[in-house]
Amino acid sequence: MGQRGEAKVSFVNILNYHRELLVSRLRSIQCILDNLSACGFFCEEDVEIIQETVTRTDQVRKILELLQCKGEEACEYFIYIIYKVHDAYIDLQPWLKEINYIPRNDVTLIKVVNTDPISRYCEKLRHEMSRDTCFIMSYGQKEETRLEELYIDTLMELLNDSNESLGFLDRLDQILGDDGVFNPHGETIFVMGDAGVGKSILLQKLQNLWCKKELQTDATFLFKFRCRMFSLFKDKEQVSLRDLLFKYNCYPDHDPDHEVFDYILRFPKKVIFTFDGYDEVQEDLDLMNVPEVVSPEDKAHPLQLLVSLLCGKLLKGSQKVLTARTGIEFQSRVIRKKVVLRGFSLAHLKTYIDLHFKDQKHRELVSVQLEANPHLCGLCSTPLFCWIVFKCFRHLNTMHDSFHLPETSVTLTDIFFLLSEVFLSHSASLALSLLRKSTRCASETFKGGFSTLAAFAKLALQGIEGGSFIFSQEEITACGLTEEELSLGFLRAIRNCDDSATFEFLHITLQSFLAAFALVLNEQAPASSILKFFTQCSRKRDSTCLPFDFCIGCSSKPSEMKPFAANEHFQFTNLFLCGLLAKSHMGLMDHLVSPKILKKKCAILKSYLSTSVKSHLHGLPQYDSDAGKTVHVLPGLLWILRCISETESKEIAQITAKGITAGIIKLGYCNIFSGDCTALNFVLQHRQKLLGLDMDNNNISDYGVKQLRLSFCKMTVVRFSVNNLSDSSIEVLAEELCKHKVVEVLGLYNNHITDVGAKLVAHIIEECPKLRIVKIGKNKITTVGGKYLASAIKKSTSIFDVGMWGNSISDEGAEAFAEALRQHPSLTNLSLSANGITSKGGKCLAEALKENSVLRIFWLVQNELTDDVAPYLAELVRGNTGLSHLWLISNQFTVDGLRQLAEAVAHNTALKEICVKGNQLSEEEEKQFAAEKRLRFH
Ligand SMILES: Nc1ncnc2c1ncn2[C@@H]1O[C@H](COP(=O)(O)OP(=O)(O)OP(=O)(O)O)[C@@H](O)[C@H]1O
Repeated sequence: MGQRGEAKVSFVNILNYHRELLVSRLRSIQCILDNLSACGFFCEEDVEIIQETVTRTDQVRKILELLQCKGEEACEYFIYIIYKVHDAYIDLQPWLKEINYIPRNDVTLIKVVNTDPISRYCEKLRHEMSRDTCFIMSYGQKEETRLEELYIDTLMELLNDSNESLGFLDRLDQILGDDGVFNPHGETIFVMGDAGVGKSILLQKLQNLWCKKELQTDATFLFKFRCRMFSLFKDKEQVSLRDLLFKYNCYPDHDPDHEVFDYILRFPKKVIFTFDGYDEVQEDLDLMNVPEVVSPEDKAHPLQLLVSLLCGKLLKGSQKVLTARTGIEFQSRVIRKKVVLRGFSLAHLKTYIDLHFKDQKHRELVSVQLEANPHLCGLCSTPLFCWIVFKCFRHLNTMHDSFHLPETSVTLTDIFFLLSEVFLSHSASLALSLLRKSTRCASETFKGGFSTLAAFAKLALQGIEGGSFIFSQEEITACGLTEEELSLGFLRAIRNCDDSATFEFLHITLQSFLAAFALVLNEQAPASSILKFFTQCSRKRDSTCLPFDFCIGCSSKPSEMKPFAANEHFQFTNLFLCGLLAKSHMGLMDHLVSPKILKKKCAILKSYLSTSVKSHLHGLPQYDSDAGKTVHVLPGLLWILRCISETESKEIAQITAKGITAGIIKLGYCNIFSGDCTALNFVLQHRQKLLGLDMDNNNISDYGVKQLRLSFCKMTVVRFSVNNLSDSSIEVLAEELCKHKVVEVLGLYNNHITDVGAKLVAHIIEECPKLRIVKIGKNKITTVGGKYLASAIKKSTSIFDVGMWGNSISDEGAEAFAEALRQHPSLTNLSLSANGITSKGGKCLAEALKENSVLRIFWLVQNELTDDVAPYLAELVRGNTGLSHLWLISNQFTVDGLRQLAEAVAHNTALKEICVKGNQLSEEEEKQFAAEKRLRFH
């Protein structure tokens, strides 16, 4: 057909032949009529005749009849309209394929205008969303930044069902793709991350890409929602799905037959939903037992609609991207894949500096200052904090020639102090005095802006207490805030669908900071009321950790409140309270609060924290592990550690360090980021005894390791597996561990260590006489690194367990390990699995092992061993008395090779099993071997 067709095709005949199909599938009749009449194929009368016909099918019949009378050209143009307005005639696209339609040149010269409601709605949605998503929020409402000027992809890690890493995404649009899908039946892509790590911005970018048609998807519609709006409805309020979609996005124009909604119902796969901030839903949806809505026509409470959409009961097949703070659980059976945002890497930080500072002088200054301060770098790995620091730097550097980023231990409170200082200095009265570049005096700024600060603090506290994060103009005025103060930057306006003005704090962490400020500033309430949110947190967490109710002056009636599903805003308020009452801020706070009251509040806080930490440590679960008595730290304690560090109180740090009675603390899967390592280091520095630290599966990154530098002198166990570490971390470890030589266990599995890092680990093995266990699997170590490690292991007389799984040391590396194994005195467990070892390397290993009676467990899983190596392994098996387990799963042995091994096993009673599953055997052959009970297949 079409221009390449040989014989002349009759379009009249085609329409005639496929008449019934067209009658049943053609919709969007108006668009057909508009185009046929615009091009003169139909006259006004034709259109009237068709419009007078009542049913859609009759209308189509009429159109086809008329077209056939008008002849070939009209029929061809009709098909061309269906071809051009693809979305509106989606049902007929397979038919076009079936008839092999390719438009001829002549017809393509005739214009087709898309007047279809679906396409028009799609355009409208794209247009409105593009307007809403092209700027990043900024302080000072006049100062906005374009998303594309400042957005960079951050670290996006894929997790499996059990929260184990599946690697990182390279680009944002992969988020909708198949990478990392562990549940193909689930439809919700769950994006997690800490406060300020960039979840909302990620969705904003996704929406913006969709608007610009730059997202790899064929979705016709994208609807965006903020989860917290679902909680704003009254209990009895009910809406329809149609209203929910259109009211909170935009309504279709000229759609008398509701074709848009009809299309959404018929093609849910063409719809993407983004739901931001599931943690902000003020109800526990799992517990709420929300009745599911199954019919799209039913009205229901918006929360019911939300749950039904997420679970696929409504619009099954639509794609959903849901974000939430880390730690928030969501029904795993509906999750398709999980992505956790890990913030900025060092490379991201460099790019972000370049984007942020146009001026080369500033770029260099910031880079140098950050490099000198790993803790600040750690905080800046959270994009929100990074943005605040950079904004403040730019502002204060312009105002005051000599402004530098804080040099020593900068805390989160310091960052929010800076931000508040910048906001307050925007105030007209203050700005006047600061117009001339002058020496910076933060206390003057705070004193000058005291009433403004107090009013914002009051508003923030009211919000935190009442579980409300959106403020009306009336509430703002009631706190004494003026129009001018509103534009300082603390608050930003939210566009409501009814165009009423409401506001929210720039970020909820800022609200927490200001709420903490209010607690400190309030001289009327009993001093003990500063602890009210600590009590909230412990109530939520665990009733056994509640020995402190007695000291709370005024109860905030938690049962009447509806806290967010997460209570992080309370935790942040507590954290900032500790920061504001820290010694380093006393000088400033003394200008704002009566020193007597301040002193009293400090004493109450310290007393609370020391009692709290004791009680927490006392209640922690302890168990005996291979490495000694281990205590498993709970997330609640992590927040206390953060608070202690923020108070900078050595006294409480000492109490904490002393209170850890176990030899090892386990902080696995606690979502620890680099900034937390400062808190840990602060406490651990006060510990006298040795201690093991198991922090596997967190996100401490290189900055975190640098922060822990002073604590390595007492660390017997260093477990930092799955923590995004590069060689620069290993440099710090090598320096410190080799200096103090107390380390016994080194876990570095699944990081980004290359041969450079492997050489440093080899150095640690050589230098640390107590080192027994080294796990360095799943890194980027090649033959070169493998040789360094093997040579170090050869010299060590303490090493006992080495895990090298998932590197690529290949045969040459295996040969080096063979040399190390020959007569090794201590190594009992070695994994060289998944290292690209062929039979050549296998032979060397088998030969060397003949001279070793110490190695008990040997892993050679997922290599490329063939039957060639079988005789050597068989000989080894016959003669070796030490080996108890040999793992040969997923190699390339056939029946012949395995038979030799099976016969050898029969001669060795010490060898408990050889596991050979996943080699080249048929099921039948596997069964036969298994029956003989010589080899294991599971
Ligand atoms: N990928 C990014 N590129 C550039 N800037 C970013 C990025 N991600 C976050 N930011 C900066 O950090 C700020 C906070 O990010 P965002 O609001 O998306 O965090 P969040 O994870 O949604 O936080 P919360 O859980 O508290 O809502 C943004 O306004 C922006 O200034």
